[in-house]
Amino acid sequence: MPDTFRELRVELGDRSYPILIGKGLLGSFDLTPYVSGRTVMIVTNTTVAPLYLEQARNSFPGCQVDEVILPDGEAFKNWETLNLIFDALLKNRHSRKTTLVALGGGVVGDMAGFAAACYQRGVDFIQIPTTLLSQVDSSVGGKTGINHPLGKNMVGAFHQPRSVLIDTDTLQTLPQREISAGLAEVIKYGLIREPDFLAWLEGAMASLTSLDSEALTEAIYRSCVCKADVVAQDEREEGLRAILNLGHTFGHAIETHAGYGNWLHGEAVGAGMVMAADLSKRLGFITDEDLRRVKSVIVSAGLPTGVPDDMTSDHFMNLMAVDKKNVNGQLRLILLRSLGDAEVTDRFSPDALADTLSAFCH
Ligand SMILES: NC(=O)c1ccc[n+]([C@@H]2O[C@H](COP(=O)([O-])OP(=O)(O)OC[C@H]3O[C@@H](n4cnc5c(N)ncnc54)[C@H](O)[C@@H]3O)[C@@H](O)[C@H]2O)c1
Ligand SMILES: O=C(O)C(=O)C[C@@H](O)[C@H](O)[C@H](O)COP(=O)(O)O
Ligand SMILES: [Zn+2]
Repeated sequence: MPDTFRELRVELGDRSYPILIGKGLLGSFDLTPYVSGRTVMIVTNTTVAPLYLEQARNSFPGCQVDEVILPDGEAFKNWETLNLIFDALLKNRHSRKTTLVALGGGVVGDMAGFAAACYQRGVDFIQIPTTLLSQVDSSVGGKTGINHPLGKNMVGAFHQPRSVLIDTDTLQTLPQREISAGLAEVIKYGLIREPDFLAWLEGAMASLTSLDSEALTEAIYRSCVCKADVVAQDEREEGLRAILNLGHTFGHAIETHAGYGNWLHGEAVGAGMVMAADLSKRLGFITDEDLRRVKSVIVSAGLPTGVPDDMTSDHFMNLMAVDKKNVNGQLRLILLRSLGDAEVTDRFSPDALADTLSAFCH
């Protein structure tokens, strides 16, 4: 067992769980204390399996370890792929005491978690996130699910993992574009709640994009602390948790419009956060200088600040009409009150929103 790793907890009463962060944990950290029976089903994909599956198996000594290897990509986050997990569980006669293990990025994590929430009405699962985005965000908090062609993450469940194991070494094989995508969610924490972290990120961005291990570990740790605290206060998004959706109302519209291809989730969220900041400025919440800072940190992370060429204001309005935060048909958005302070609100003028959309759409 490696002796240097950082640990924090998501405090949810009897469903509390640890997040373990460090180098070289995969395969050497014994995860059997988080396995209720003796069977494990590792859910991974065609890209991650050749890189990390054998190592992951070593984290479950003494267990029967089966695997299911899914096709790779956001476009496969759907019913058909989810069914492959149930097929594998039944073919291998996994019972209610089995533990699913998500080994991969957020797509694998969301699907494995949803399968765990549903299989035989609910079994345990463990998150082993291998992308920056999944290490700082999707592996923590228990949102699981799949996409629908008409809306992102529209079918799912809240189901918390038993533990989260983050091996920061896995980031060394991640393409640069995926590092940038992960940084969008990291920046999000700075913008919604952590002004000091935002300032730190502005200074550390070059180290982060060049995969400096110390800087990445710090960013992952601080992101997980922020997410764990928000989730502990509002597990089911009845209030506060919605701030984790900064940029997502616009971003999800972009992803759905793009057919869950071309645009990565983090890229869409990056552009969406600039749009949310633009609207916040039009409403007089933040200053021109604040908006400049938001754009600048997004650009420095290698993320887009514009929207797809073929997207119109009507596309946005139609896609945002099914957003899960809406109440009685009223759009609710996460806006910035200042850099480091966000709120969910339906109190914005439709004209200001229309102005933001026209400023971004062609
Ligand atoms: N549940 C939540 O709270 C939550 C939060 C944020 C995002 N999400 C969801 O997460 C998804 C995005 O996750 P993502 O950005 O991890 O994308 P992803 O899961 O598609 O992974 C990105 C790519 O990296 C590959 N990959 C994974 N690990 C690798 C490694 N170590 N080395 C090389 N390649 C590797 C994957 O196979 C994939 O091709 C979206 O579906 C989004 O909706 C969920
Ligand atoms: O954990 C949350 O809560 C989030 O909103 C985190 C987001 O980064 C993530 O993309 C999440 O999947 C969005 O959830 P949704 O409910 O808006 O689909
Ligand atoms: Zn997100």
